[in-house]
Amino acid sequence: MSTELSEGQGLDGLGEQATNGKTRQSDICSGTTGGSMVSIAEYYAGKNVLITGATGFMGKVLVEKLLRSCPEVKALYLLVRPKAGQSMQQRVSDMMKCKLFDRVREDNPDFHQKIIPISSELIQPGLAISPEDVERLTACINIVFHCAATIRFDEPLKHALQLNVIATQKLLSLAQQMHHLEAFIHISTAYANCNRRHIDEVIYPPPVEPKKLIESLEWMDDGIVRDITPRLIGTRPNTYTYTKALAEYVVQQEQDKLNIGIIRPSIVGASWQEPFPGWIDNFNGPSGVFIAAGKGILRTMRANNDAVADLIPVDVVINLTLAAGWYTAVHRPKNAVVYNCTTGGINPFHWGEIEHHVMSSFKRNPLEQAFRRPNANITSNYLINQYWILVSHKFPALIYDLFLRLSGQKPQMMRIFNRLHKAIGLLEYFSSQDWEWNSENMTMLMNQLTPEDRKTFNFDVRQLNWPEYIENYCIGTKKYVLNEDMSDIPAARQHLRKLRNIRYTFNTLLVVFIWRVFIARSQMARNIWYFVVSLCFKFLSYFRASSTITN
Ligand SMILES: CCCCCCCC/C=C\CCCCCCCC(=O)SCCNC(=O)CCNC(=O)[C@H](O)C(C)(C)COP(=O)(O)OP(=O)(O)OC[C@H]1O[C@@H](n2cnc3c(N)ncnc32)[C@H](O)[C@@H]1OP(=O)(O)O
Ligand SMILES: NC(=O)C1=CN([C@@H]2O[C@H](COP(=O)(O)OP(=O)(O)OC[C@H]3O[C@@H](n4cnc5c(N)ncnc54)[C@H](OP(=O)(O)O)[C@@H]3O)[C@@H](O)[C@H]2O)C=CC1
Repeated sequence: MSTELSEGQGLDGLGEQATNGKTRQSDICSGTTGGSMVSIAEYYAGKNVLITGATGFMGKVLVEKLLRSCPEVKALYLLVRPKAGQSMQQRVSDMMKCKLFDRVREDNPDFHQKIIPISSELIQPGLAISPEDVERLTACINIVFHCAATIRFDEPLKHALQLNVIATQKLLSLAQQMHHLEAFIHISTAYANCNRRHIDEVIYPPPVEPKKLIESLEWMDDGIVRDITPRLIGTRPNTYTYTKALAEYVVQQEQDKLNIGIIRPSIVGASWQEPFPGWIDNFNGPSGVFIAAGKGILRTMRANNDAVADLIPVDVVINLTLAAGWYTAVHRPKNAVVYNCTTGGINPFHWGEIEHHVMSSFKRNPLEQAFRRPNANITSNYLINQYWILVSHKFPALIYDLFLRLSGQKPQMMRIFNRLHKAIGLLEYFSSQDWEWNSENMTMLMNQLTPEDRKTFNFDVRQLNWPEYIENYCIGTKKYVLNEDMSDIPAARQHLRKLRNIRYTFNTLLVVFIWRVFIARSQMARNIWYFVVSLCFKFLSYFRASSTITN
């Protein structure tokens, strides 16, 4: 690892030579405030950056922001694998055509020249990087952002371990061969330690020594691994959080040799401000839930109304990540610095409020061809949730599938609901409880920035207006995930009115049916019915009379 500081950094007292060859700043938080420092964009000028996971949700936003706000960056080397019959060049060139890059394209139509795709499959030996590419990377890379991971909650342990832990280890080894490396930034998750209620910005002891686990799983067949997975992950809900915790430990092991920053975002949502509000391109986490609710498919879900919904906009995470890269390279802290990148402790918002704003937003800006009118309710009560699943999910699905069958089409609604139930079942753990994250390092980092950097790389979530953010998030799912046109909103509203009329007609028919079958046939049922109706009538007359008196 290099002991060089790049030209023009002008950092008095930095670059103190450590015994292990890594250059360090002795006190991480004593810091001159940003004023005397090189700015973030100045730091990235002339730098070669390596990014893994650049084709993913966060990776793309990172690439875009670096190109737009640090236009003097020398080159971005992206480790990409071929996928779904597309070569890695094709994938990267498709990615750059994406709407997300519109602003960069406007500023610099030749931005693609700065992007250098490197073929790499992270679960292969040596990351499947060719020897020529290894040579090239080790010679020029100054900073690494490691975003790649499997974020699936149902990933078999072996695969999650291979990608989230072993590939991280391999990347760290590669990083150690880099002659000019100044910082290694690892993207973790705030839920890596979700088995704890209060989470500090420290790396907790791993649930198991990763090396031992890797050795043991090597000889086990998939069936055995599947059987012992629940025992291994213990109180964590899935292999994702478990392997991300192991990865943090693996990264920490190299803190004597590399300058390390670990970013722990909570639930990453659509963009807040940049490059434009509401950018989102996937169904992960809450996005899929919002869409399913907006389409009127999801009507009930288990979540705690009063629990903090720790959503964090993707642009906030990326701004913090870039600032942390700058800080790590410039200050060279002794130990890996962990940044809990969360909103709950600073500007809390709750699942109940999210539900309210999501529903009202989709009523104002409805999605096309909704199955039913959007009306989802969250409850923490298991039985109530099961009741509504039966009444509001399974029963309508059954009727709709019957209708499809009768009209000669393939039934599909029950299948959709089964998948939805599987997906929300995996999310409920996160929406039913509260965590407390200490985010002092986020505040510390903010205090290190110049006033201009604080604006350009804004991660001050105190300014986040939740109702406005949720509105843009919902519109973002409509525009960018579902590719629906905003000009179709009047037609979507018309469709909702049609659904409302269908519902009224259905309810009326149901009442008539119940009347015919149960009430009209029995004298006792008829008597009860008349009694209930006259009672209602009396109440009504009483209220009308009393309101006339008070007026
Ligand atoms: C009114 C609203 C009220 C709100 C209420 C509360 C909401 C609470 C919500 C959430 C909170 C918690 C979140 C915690 C986060 C932790 C943070 C992190 O650190 S990491 C990030 C998290 N990671 C994930 O979110 C991965 C989760 N996803 C998976 O594990 C899989 O996708 C899974 C098991 C859910 C489904 O797996 P398969 O194999 O059945 O399906 P597949 O291949 O993934 O997708 C098939 C198709 O379905 C779409 N899809 C996937 N998920 C969907 C969804 N939830 N809804 C609708 N479609 C979805 C996909 O885009 C795909 O579409 P095509 O075939 O490519 O066109
Ligand atoms: N989204 C969220 O809510 C949160 C995410 N995080 C963390 O942020 C990081 C990025 O997440 P996000 O962008 O949402 O995830 P995505 O699933 O969108 O992206 C994952 C990236 O990893 C790449 N990747 C996966 N497997 C391989 C492989 N075998 N070889 C090469 N590349 C591979 C994917 O490439 P490909 O396109 O080829 O599949 C993709 O670029 C992850 O580390 C995640 O743990 C943390 C907290 C919350």
